[in-house]
Parts: sequence; C-alpha cells; structure tokens
Amino acid sequence: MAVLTTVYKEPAPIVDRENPLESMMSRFNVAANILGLDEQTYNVLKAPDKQVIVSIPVTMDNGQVRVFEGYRVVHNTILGPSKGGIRYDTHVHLDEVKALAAWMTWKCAVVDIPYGGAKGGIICDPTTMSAGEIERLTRGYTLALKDVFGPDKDIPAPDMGTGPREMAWLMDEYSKTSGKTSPAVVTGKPLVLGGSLGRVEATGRGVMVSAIAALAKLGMKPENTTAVVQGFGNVGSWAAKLLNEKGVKIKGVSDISGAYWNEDGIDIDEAIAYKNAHKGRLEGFTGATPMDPDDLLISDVDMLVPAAVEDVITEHNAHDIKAKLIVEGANGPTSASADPIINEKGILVVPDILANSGGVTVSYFEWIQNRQGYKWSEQMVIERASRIMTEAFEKVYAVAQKHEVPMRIAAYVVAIDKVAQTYKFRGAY
Ligand SMILES: NC(=O)C1=CN([C@@H]2O[C@H](COP(=O)(O)OP(=O)(O)OC[C@H]3O[C@@H](n4cnc5c(N)ncnc54)[C@H](O)[C@@H]3O)[C@@H](O)[C@H]2O)C=CC1
Ligand SMILES: O=C(O)CCC(=O)C(=O)O
Repeated sequence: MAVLTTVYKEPAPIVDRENPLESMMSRFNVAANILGLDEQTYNVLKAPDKQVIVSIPVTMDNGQVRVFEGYRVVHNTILGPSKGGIRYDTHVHLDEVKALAAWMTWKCAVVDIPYGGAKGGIICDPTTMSAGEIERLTRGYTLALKDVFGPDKDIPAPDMGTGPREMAWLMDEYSKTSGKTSPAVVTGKPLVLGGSLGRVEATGRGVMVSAIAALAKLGMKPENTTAVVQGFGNVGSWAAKLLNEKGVKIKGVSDISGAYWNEDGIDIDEAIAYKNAHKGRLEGFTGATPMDPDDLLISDVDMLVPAAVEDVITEHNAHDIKAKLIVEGANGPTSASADPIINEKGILVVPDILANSGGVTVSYFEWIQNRQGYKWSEQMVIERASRIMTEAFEKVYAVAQKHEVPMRIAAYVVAIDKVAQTYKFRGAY
C-alpha cells in the first residue's frame, strides 16, 4: 500500500532569472502600439484563455506517493486549436508557462499555421526519476488534462525534458480514455506511432535555416562564420550539427554540466555521440576544453545560438556580447532588459518566435499526416518547412525595415496583426 506524502515541489529557485511573462508583455506592448491595437483586442490577447493547475499523485519506485504540480495554459485559440509543448523541469512556474503559451500564439501566427498557442509543464527533475516514474507522471498528467487536450482542441508536443517517449505515453493514455486511437492528439511521437519524419531535428533545422538567411542579410558566408551554441539537447545539438554541415565553425557548446571550447572547432558528431553515451550530458567531453559557462555567450564569435532556457542574455552580460548575430533557438533567452543594449550595439537578433518555429511547423505537418492517414517523405517535410521558415523570415525582415524596428518587434507586429485581423472578421467578442 502506497504511503501518501505531502505535496511535492522540487526546489524551483528563480533567482537571477527575470520574469519571462514580463519580458513577453513588454515586447507585446511595443508591437501593439506600432499597430495601434484597439483596447478591446489588447485586453483579450493579454489574458490567457485558460490556466489549469493539476496535482498529479505518482507512486515512486520506493512505494511512496509524491504529488507533482502540473500546468497547462491555453493562451488563445482564435486561429485554431491550441498547440505547444510540455516541459519537465524544476524551474517550471505559472508565469513561465503563461509566457511560453503566449509565445506559441505569436509563433504559429508568424509562420501562418492554423493554430493558437498553449504550453504545459510539470515541476519535476526527470534526470533523477526512473523511466517508470516518468511514465506514471506523464499518464497522470494526461488523465488530469483529458478534457483540455484533443486533436481539435489542444495538441501538446515535446519541450525541455520531454521527447518522443513521453509523447507516446500521452497518446496512449489519451487514446485509452477516449476509447479510440487518437494519434493527432499529440505531435513529436515516435515514427511507429504516427510521428513525422523530420520532427526530431525540425527545430534545429529551422534555427539553421533562419541563421543562414540572417547571415546573408549581413553579407556573411557560413563557411567564414564562427558560433557558440548554448544548450545541447534536442534544439541545440541539431542546430549545431546542421549549422556545422553548412560550414559554420562551432567553437563552443554548453549544457547544464558546463561549457566546452575548441578554438579549431568542435567535432559536433563526436560531441553528440559522447552526449548520447553519457545520459544526455557533455560532462567529461574530451574533444574540447572546459570553460566558464558565463563566458560562452560573451566569447569572440560571430554568432550566438542560445538553445537552452530563458533569460540568459540580460542587462548584465549584453554589453559584453561580441557576436554580430543572435539566433534564438530557446524560447525567451533574451530578457527585455537586454533589448536596448543589443539594439544599441547593432546586433541582429532572429527572435525565438521566428527562429525556433521549425518545430511547431513540422508538428503541424505531423498532425496533418495523422488526420490524412498518409505519411509524407522526409524530403517533402524538409522542403515545405524550409519554405515556410524562409518566407516568414523575409516577411519579418521586411516589416522590421518598414517600421525601422528590430526583428523581434517586427515578428510580434506580424503575429499580433494576424490575430487581431482574425478577431475582426470573426467578430468573436
Ligand atoms: N524541442 C522543441 O521542438 C522546441 C524547443 N524549444 C525551446 O528550445 C529550448 C531547448 O529545448 P530542448 O532542446 O527541447 O530541450 P532539451 O531538454 O532537449 O535540452 C535542453 C538542453 O539545455 C541544457 N541546459 C539546461 N539549462 C541550461 C543552462 N542553464 N545552461 C546551459 N545549458 C542548459 C540541458 O543540459 C540540455 O542540453 C527551450 O527553450 C525550448 O522551449 C523551442 C521550440 C521547439
Ligand atoms: O511542436 C509543437 O507543437 C510545439 C513546440 C514548442 O513547444 C515550441 O515551439 O516552443
């Protein structure tokens, strides 16, 4: 018989991190002003449609029951069913999930796919949990949110700390409760369960596509470009690999275990193989020299690819950045306090809601394939996603030129304009 213990919350220190919701709102406000957004639409878009907090009891391997806290925030559904990943991390908190959900709304609008925005998260440390514990947690979370999720309502996907394995459990649990196999309820699934070819690498590939487009605007060639990548999980490792294949020399990489530098360029395939053989961590990697992680983002390279967590570029380190280009693989890696400093320095930033939108774009393709019951070729996925990303990049770049604003603000302008126009036509309030 399992013993019930008190509500379990991993320590979630958010010290030294700015509030991502405030960062999101401050950019939203600037873009809303540029658009002359009416007060009614502003107020509707400011507030998430739905915020659900659930307690998930999980029998741990030692027989004790821990109760985890989970969230799902649906920001907006005017463009279609809400879409967004699920994060397993000790730092998950409601304001973070609210910001991530809103970013999903803007991201889907920027790449013009028919989704609203949502995000979920559970406060937990998956690195200290067994596969069985994570499975029970994922199934419990799915059950608790079975009325929120649905192929036409709210469609989750992977984010930090989750991947195809968790999406498979979610799909299975949802299918059992709804009495029919429902692959389209979640994307990022393993291929055999209806996952799409190209989804695993899609976000990193989109980062690469937008980085190459940005380098062209700067008159730089990939083969003469140096870069560092912060975060070596799904997004970071794929971005590093695909940029490297285009000729970019990746001099530094980092993950939660530390940062690693090689002046001659890191062998990315070797780093990925090392990580895969060492529980997803680079710790002890001998193909590079350990360095202070704080120095990675201010190192002497042309391009930064933050692909880990929020608020790593702040007013405290922005002055020291030497790169000419920042391509945001992560959501919210740059806090609003750093924006004026970065703009003053003339650094080109490809913002998160554009640069990392390749993931949700291929998730959209996965959802279409599940509904069609027809599998696309990898080439088709790559070509269509690259075209969408390139068109979105050019559109945002043109809006930035027109309004003489940074690409980040331009991306918000494009997104909010689309959502606001949809409200006008639907007359939804
Ligand atoms: N997986 C996806 O398809 C998408 C992910 N993103 C965003 O990309 C970012 C990374 O997500 P994933 O790669 O999926 O997560 P992941 O869980 O696969 O990898 C996260 C990586 O970041 C590292 N990390 C964590 N804290 C760090 C720190 N303080 N400094 C340096 N490295 C640190 C981890 O060690 C790991 O290497 C997140 O912001 C996520 O929201 C955005 C769009 C889609
Ligand atoms: O693939 C998806 O549906 C969403 C991925 C995600 O969470 C993100 O883009 O931040």
